[in-house]
Amino acid sequence: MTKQAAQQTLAIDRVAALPVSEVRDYIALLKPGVMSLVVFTGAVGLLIAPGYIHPFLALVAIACIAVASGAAASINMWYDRDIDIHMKRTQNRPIPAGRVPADEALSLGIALSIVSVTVMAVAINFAAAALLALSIAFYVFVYTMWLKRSTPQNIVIGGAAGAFPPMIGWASVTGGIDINSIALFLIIFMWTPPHFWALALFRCGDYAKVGVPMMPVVAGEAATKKQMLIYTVLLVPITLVPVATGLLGVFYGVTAVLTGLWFLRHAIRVLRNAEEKAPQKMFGYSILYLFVLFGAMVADIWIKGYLV
Ligand code: HEM
Ligand SMILES: CC(C)=CCC/C(C)=C/CC/C(C)=C/COP(=O)(O)OP(=O)(O)O
Repeated sequence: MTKQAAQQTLAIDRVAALPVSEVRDYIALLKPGVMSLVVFTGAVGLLIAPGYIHPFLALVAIACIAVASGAAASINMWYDRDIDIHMKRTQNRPIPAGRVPADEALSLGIALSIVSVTVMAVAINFAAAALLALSIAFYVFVYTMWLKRSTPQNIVIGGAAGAFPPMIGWASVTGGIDINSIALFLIIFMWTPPHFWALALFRCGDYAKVGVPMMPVVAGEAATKKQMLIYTVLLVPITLVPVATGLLGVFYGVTAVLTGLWFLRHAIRVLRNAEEKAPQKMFGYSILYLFVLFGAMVADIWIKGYLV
């Protein structure tokens, strides 16, 4: 960090103590948009896992995933306040905009982390609590504090944090891990690079400005687009693993192939520079894709249950 940037960071810490923070600022710290998909994939892991969990405990487990995701996001916002203030997309966040004091975001993140992991351990089981703690630690320490500012592979490795929620939901029911929950993990793991690099392609300038070595900044646009295509090609067969294991059936299989081919089409259009807004469109589709894919998993199980 330059001396000027460091002074600006100190200034945020001081100025932030002045204005009255509103509830919506604290909600923004939890990155509710990202949380919605994290909760959705976690809930799907819980719903399709074999076994029984009392509906109240299911809600408790899902709430713990939501709170942990928000906790990790709040600590991420605290740590990244020095760079967020310089990026257009992030400069209006509660800390850089001076609406929430930085140390409050840190305290909130730590408190929510402890609460979510403890409740998961006491009310659900040890495996789910351990995976929850691991995903918080991965996002905060491995991704945010270590890899994000040091390697263009940051989101490939660090992205594992966001891939844990369905495994956590699954473990809440079964108390363990198996090939199907690993498949759910791998789906999100392979999805993350095309999801994020699509955004990084049109936000490249922002990251370059603050010295974050995102792939398009370091390797260039063409190399990033090739890698996005590779991950998308790998993703489609992985989405079919739950069909191969017999967990899911035809409805999910057909949905996975069709939505996967459409994702591939986006990746090819991005690679070929088919239109200026191709990366924006691929980023938007990536989110819809994951919602539909995981939604189809639950629908498949319901359809099977109805037919039997
Ligand atoms: C290291 C991995 C990831 C990175 C670096 C990343 C990065 C981002 C960024 C920068 C945005 C734009 C947010 C904004 O406009 O301020 C975004 C949006 C989004 N991401 Fe990701 N993401 C990752 C993984 C995930 C995962 C695992 C999920 C959920 C399963 C997810 C769900 C979403 C959703 C739903 C949005 C749109 C909502 C929003 O903009 O707030 N992301 N992501
Ligand atoms: C259960 C649990 C703890 C889940 C949380 C894991 C999770 C949602 C990880 C996703 C990672 C993510 C949204 C990174 C955003 O990148 P960034 O922080 O670099 O983005 P920014 O530039 O917008 O700050």
